[in-house]
Amino acid sequence: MNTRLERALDAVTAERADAALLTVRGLTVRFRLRGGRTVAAVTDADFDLAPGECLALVGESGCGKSVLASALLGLLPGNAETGGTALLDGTDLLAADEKTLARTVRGRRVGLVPQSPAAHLTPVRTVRAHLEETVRALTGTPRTARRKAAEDAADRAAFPATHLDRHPHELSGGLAQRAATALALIGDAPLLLADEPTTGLDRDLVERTADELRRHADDGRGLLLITHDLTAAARIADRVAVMYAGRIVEIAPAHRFFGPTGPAHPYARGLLDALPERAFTPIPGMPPELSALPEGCAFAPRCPRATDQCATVPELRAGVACHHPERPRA
Ligand SMILES: Nc1ncnc2c1ncn2[C@@H]1O[C@H](COP(=O)(O)OP(=O)(O)OP(=O)(O)O)[C@@H](O)[C@H]1O
Repeated sequence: MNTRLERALDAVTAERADAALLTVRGLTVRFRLRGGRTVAAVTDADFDLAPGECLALVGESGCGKSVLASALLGLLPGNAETGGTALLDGTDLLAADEKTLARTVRGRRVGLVPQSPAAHLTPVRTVRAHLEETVRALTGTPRTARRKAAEDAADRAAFPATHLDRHPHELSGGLAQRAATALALIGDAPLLLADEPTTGLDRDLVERTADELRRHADDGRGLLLITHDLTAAARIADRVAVMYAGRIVEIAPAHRFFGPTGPAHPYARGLLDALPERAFTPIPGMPPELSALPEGCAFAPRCPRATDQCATVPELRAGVACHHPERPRA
C-alpha cells in the first residue's frame, strides 16, 4: 500500500474517532482472591469506538478481553473492583446502577454475543422461544408478527429454520453460537460486543457470521469484536487493539496492522508471525500469571528486543506501549 493511501486511511480513522460512540478511559478490573491475592485482569485500558466502526480486540487466552467486555455490561462477579470510565452516549457504564443496566443498557444499548452461548440459553426453552421472547422484550413487535421476526433474526445469523424448535442441549457448539448471535442482533443496539462469535464454526460460516456483524456495524453501530481469530479480524475490523497481560499494548488501523507496514509492538508481531499462513513460529514462553505480574513491561521476559529500560511499564504513545517498537517494514 502506498503511503499516500495509508495517510488517507489514517485520516478517515482519526475522523471517526472524533465522533466516538463509546469512550473508555483508564478501565481497570481487579479480582480480589481469598488470602489477599489480586488478579490484575485489566489495567488502564483506553480506547474509543465510533458509530459504524469495528474494533477487534485480540490477544492470547487469559489476557483480559472477556473481562473487559463484562465490565462494560456490569456483568462482573462480586469479587471484582472496577476503575475508570466508559461513556456510552452520556452514560458511564462503569458507574451505572444495576437497574439502569438491566432496563436500559443490556440488549437495548449494548448487545452481547457471549463467549459461552450455551450457558446463556435457558435449557427448557427452544431457540424459537428464546428468539420470540427477545423480539417481544426488545422491539415491541406485536404477537402476530413475532414468529416471522424470530425467523428473520435466525436467518441473519445463519441459524437454520429447521432447528428452531430444538432446545439448547440439542445444538452443536456452532449452532449455539449462531443462536446467540441471532439473539444479540435483535435489539439493534448501537453498541455490539461480540466475544469470540466465530468459535466452533467452519471457515465459510466464520466468514458469513463475520460479514453479518460487519453489516451490523455498517448500519452505523459500533462493534467490539473480541477474537482469537486474526483472519476474521483482518476481514472485518477497521482497527485492532492488542491486549497482553491485561493491558492494551497496541492499537492501530487494521490496514496498517495486517498490511505491509505491520504492527509496531513485538508481541503483536509475534501474534501475526504465529499464524500458519505467515511464519508459523510461536512466541516463546507463556504469558505471566495476572496475579503475579512482573515489574515493568509484562512482555519483556518473552521479548527479543527487551533491555534494562523495560523494567518500567511503557506508556501507550502514538498507539503503541513499547520502549523499543519495531520499525515499520517499509
Ligand atoms: N471471577 C474471577 N476471579 C478471579 N479471576 C478471574 C475471574 N474471572 C476472570 N478471571 C481472570 O481474569 C483473567 C482474564 O480473563 P479473560 O476471560 O478476560 O481472558 P480472555 O482474554 O477473554 O481469554 P479467553 O480468550 O480464553 O476467553 C484470567 O486470568 C482469568 O483467570
